[in-house]
Amino acid sequence: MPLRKKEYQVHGLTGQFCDASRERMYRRSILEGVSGEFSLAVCVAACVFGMFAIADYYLLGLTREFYLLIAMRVVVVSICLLVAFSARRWSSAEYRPWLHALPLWVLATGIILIVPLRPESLSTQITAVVVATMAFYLLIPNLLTFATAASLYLNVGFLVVAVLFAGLAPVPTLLLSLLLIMGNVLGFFALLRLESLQRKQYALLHEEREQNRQLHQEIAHRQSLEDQLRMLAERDALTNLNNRGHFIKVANNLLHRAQSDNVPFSLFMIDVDHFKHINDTWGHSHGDWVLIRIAEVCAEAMRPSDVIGRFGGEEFVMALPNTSSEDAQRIAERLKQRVAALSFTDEMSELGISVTIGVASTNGEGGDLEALIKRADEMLYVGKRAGRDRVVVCRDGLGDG
Ligand SMILES: Nc1nc2c(ncn2[C@@H]2O[C@H](COP(=O)(O)OP(=O)(O)OP(=O)(O)O)[C@@H](O)[C@H]2O)c(=O)[nH]1
Repeated sequence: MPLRKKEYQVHGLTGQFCDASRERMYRRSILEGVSGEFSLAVCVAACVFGMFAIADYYLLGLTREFYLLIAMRVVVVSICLLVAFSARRWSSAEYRPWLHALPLWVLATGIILIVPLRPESLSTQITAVVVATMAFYLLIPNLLTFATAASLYLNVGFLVVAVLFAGLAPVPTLLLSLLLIMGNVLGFFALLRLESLQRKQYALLHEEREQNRQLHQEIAHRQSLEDQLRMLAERDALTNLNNRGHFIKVANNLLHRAQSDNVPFSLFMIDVDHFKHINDTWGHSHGDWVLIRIAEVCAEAMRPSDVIGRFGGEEFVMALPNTSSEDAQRIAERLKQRVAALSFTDEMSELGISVTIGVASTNGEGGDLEALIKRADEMLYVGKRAGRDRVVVCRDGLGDG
């Protein structure tokens, strides 16, 4: 997958992100994983360097040069081990490239110092320098620039002391230089490739995460839009109760469950009395306000298992699962009283509100919601004709028509 953003571009010669802040982020992200590898690699390099004390003994015996070499090896190994163990405790905020590169400089100095003390074993040391150069680039994790600087220091330093102390002739010096250049070129390009690949992989992962985050945001946005749409489709805008369609859907499910559980189910049709008069006297907006207050009273009066909706105009409908005809009558009476007790402020203070409630119940027998609504509606109109402000309960079952 090609990387789109400029901030992910990797420099062709350093193998680092061109964007400095991106590079810092990358290094912080890898430091924890790399510090373990770094410590192990430095320990291994220090042990290998220390191990050559055996060669010193066999080549020099217990001479002054041997003791000097031993002292130098102890110093180099100690510094390396110290850096290796403290690297484990560095947090991501403490990344110091110079400190990471320190073991390379110390080891390089150690290798260079062997030449004046053991000049006769130069050929072995040449092999050691080539191996150390590769190890600087590839074994001990470091930035390419720091690994290159330390390797050049090792190679140039070694050449100089080899000429000065081991009397290396011009032609072998040239050949050795070519060999060391080859080692450096190989190490440089191998590490450059590795650094670039690692950063490209990091960038891909980062981009993927960013896209995932955007996707999640988009999903959340769509979900909230869907919720809003559902709300609009299910709710009555004025009272925020269920609208007629949604009420019928939910009440139907409740009725079917009541029928399968063989428990009673009741339904109220609630109509505000003389509502036209309220509109005509105080205006439509005050009429709206009255409807909202009545809706609140109904919603407060119902149990969690009940469902309420606005059926249209000044008419409300309420479904009460697990409620017998007798209980429904008591609940309806209480609801009627609570509506009557509603008080309004200022100009509407003398307004007396009443509702008429038609109640129909089923005792778990068959019949559908439509029939129950029809029966409750009939009871409502019986109540209206009888003078309003009352509860009228249908006493016969659904099947009786
Ligand atoms: N303010 C307001 N009025 C509405 C709304 N929906 C319907 N109405 C009014 O409610 C009134 C209902 O009048 P009617 O059907 O004659 O009933 P009523 O005056 O309550 O008389 P009864 O029901 O017989 O007691 C009409 O004037 C409608 O315009 C609404 O959302 N807001």
